[in-house]
Amino acid sequence: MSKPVRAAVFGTGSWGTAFGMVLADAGCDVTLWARRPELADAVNSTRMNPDYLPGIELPENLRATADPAEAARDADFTVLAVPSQTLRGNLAEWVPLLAPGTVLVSLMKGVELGTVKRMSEVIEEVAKVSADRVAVVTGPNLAKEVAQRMPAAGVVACRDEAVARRIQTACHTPYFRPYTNTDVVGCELGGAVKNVIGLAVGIADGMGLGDNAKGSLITRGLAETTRLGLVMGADPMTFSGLAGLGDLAATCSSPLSRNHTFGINLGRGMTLQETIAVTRQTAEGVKSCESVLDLARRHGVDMPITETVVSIVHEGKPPVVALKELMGRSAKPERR
Ligand SMILES: NC(=O)C1=CN([C@@H]2O[C@H](COP(=O)(O)OP(=O)(O)OC[C@H]3O[C@@H](n4cnc5c(N)ncnc54)[C@H](O)[C@@H]3O)[C@@H](O)[C@H]2O)C=CC1
Ligand SMILES: O=C(CO)COP(=O)(O)O
Repeated sequence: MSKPVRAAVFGTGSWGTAFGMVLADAGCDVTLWARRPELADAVNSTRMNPDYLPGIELPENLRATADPAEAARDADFTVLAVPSQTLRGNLAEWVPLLAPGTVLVSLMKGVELGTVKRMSEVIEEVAKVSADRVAVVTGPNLAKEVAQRMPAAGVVACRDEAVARRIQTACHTPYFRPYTNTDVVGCELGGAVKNVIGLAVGIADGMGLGDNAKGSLITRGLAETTRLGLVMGADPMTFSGLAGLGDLAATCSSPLSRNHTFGINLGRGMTLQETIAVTRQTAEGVKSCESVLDLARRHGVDMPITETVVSIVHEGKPPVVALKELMGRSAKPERR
């Protein structure tokens, strides 16, 4: 019998843990790296992650450690699930520990502030590996639902389709159905920008603007994501797939989405500081709205919803004023 695939998952938060469960259920031998030793101990002794997925029993073939060298050892796949803005610093520490030939898999949905790099680009740069050894897992995958083994589809994107297929096999379970895609740019942009649109929809929901507003924001949000993707070389079809529309639909309709919930709180009148204080987990769109807007401006792309989110979240513009401005933009054809 061949030996089981070894996967290291760096980040024992909601999605790192839930995706670790998927890999374990698919037959991989999984080690989670946790920043805090007490969380690693709790995972190993209680078979639960009390901080992020309380009440959910973890598979036997998944364990945790706070020692990054132990997590990384002999890993066929090294999965990265930390906040996008800390990835560069974290990975720089882990690179010397990585197993030779390991494939690096990003679960993150963000764009780095300042450099405007996608997560796979940060990984290639810091780990000094080619794009053929870096993959992305994305799609409508709310961690709590996946951890409860509720059905979901996802996307494994890699420039090298054979590598994407290896990861697809490693995470295919009766409840998690991964598809492959070679459009890494489109898949990553879909994931990062949907968090920003999720904030916008949340703000609209918090203001009580109704379902027409929601449908309009989702659609026009996807239109601006596609515009950016096109100039960056993405396949426009990716945005009507799981990494685009699929993820946007899940995020914008779910109370489990941190970005959506963050927006709702802002729309109801909470200040940014109050909203941050009640959000215990990573809401990537809060930072990535600025890097996405930066990216759009560098490429000369108009992203009015993203711009509106930045003005509300970071410039203190009252949502009612921002709404009036967004609705008051000059009339345009739907497609140009
Ligand atoms: N939660 C979800 O439903 C999904 C999340 N994602 C993406 O996965 C990525 C990770 O998100 P979650 O696991 O949900 O976040 P989380 O907030 O639940 O967990 C983040 C993890 O990173 C660790 N961390 C925080 N700051 C750190 C630092 N400075 N250095 C090292 N580790 C640090 C935390 O201890 C925790 O283990 C994000 O980019 C998110 O957009 C993608 C799909 C689904
Ligand atoms: O990416 C997600 C679902 O696919 C999770 O969304 P949030 O980060 O908004 O919770």
